[in-house]
Amino acid sequence: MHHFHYVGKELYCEEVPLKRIAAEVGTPCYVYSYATLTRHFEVFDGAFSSVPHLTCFAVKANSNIGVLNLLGRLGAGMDIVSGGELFRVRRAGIPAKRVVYSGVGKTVEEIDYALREGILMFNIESAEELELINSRAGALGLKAPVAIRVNPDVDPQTHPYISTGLKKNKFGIDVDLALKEYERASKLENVEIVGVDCHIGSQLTELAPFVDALRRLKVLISRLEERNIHIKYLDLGGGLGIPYQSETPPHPREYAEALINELRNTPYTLILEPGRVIVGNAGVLLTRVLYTKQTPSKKFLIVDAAMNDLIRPSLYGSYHAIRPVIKNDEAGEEVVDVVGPICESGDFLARERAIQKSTSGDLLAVMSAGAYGFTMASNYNSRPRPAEIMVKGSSFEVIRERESWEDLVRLERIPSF
Ligand SMILES: Cc1ncc(COP(=O)(O)O)c(C=O)c1O
Ligand SMILES: N[C@@H](CCCC[NH3+])C(=O)O
Repeated sequence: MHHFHYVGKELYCEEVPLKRIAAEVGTPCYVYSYATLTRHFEVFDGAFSSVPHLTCFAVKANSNIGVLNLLGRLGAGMDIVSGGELFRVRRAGIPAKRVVYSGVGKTVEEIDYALREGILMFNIESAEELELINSRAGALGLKAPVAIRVNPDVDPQTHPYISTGLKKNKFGIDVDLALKEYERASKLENVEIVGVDCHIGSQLTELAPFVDALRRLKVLISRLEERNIHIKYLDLGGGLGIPYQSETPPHPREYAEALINELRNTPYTLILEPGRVIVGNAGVLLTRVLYTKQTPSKKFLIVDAAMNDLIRPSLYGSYHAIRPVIKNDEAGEEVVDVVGPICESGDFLARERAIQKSTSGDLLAVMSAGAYGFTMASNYNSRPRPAEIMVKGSSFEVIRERESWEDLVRLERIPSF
């Protein structure tokens, strides 16, 4: 996080004062640090350097093609969940051979696109999907490289909305039923079994669930081997958490060590699908205070960013630190709700938060907003989505323009009747 730092009283991203970005680009906007993105990727990927592996960035966390292009140049593969994400990945210049494709609802159109592009592996999430991929590959005269996404039924001990590897979740195929599906797949003409996959949840702060899941996968893999089904790729998904407030997630090195320890003397190429840990703390949402409002019960800071720009606080009750862009030691702190202009009581970025006393016009940085920030943004209340900026050293560039009002209606038509 040290690429977002105070120089004197001013908050900078690398060598650029956030105030300058706000003045030139306006607010709200997302600001990403090139140096942090690079460091996070290199630390994570480097932690696995002792084993054959491919780090496939989870595109859903931040899908700006500028970000994808940077990670791709650092050697990243990509974990996608839609045709749209594949399109972005290809537009960012990343070879399809570095792409793994997860998701419970792949359509024919998406499957065909991924087959034609020649992705590395489909992570299959149901028996029907396996059938469909086999028949589409046959129709196109291709062979589909597949893994089955196994649901290992481990509790990731994270927010219930973002746990994915429990029996009750919609994801993957039950670990006990997976064997049968692999046997079925092994008899299909147009698929080639290349891997085993799982992903158990997001923002995990303990290693134990990862290790438990891996152990269950190992049992499955040895049963497969008994049946003469051999895999090349072992995809362990993403999910490593980051510090937003006081969390103490394992360091990527500890995470890698725990996994590699379990895999001693195995021949598999490890695939990892980290999202948040690469981009989360590489970005902030820059916003300006529009009004302050004292009510009989509390004080509100009404800012120009809202739940449509960053939905995590509203959706999960997530904590994002909020820092003043200009520190004022004399101002003191006060407890406020930081809210946006949207017509929902659930539209808040922070509640009952002690922050530096602010007045209208002040700039605030909502920290740790690089993951699941812009990608989950919407146009609710007909708010144009914010700009995205990448900073490198003393320069910065807009990597996504702010939407205009014209953009809001571009695809709409008034019907002839
Ligand atoms: C299949 C899959 N892979 C990878 C990820 C990335 O997760 P995270 O951002 O927590 O690393 C997700 C989202 O949780 C996912 O659903
Ligand atoms: N969007 C969620 C994480 C879900 C991950 C999707 N696989 C978040 O902001 O924390």
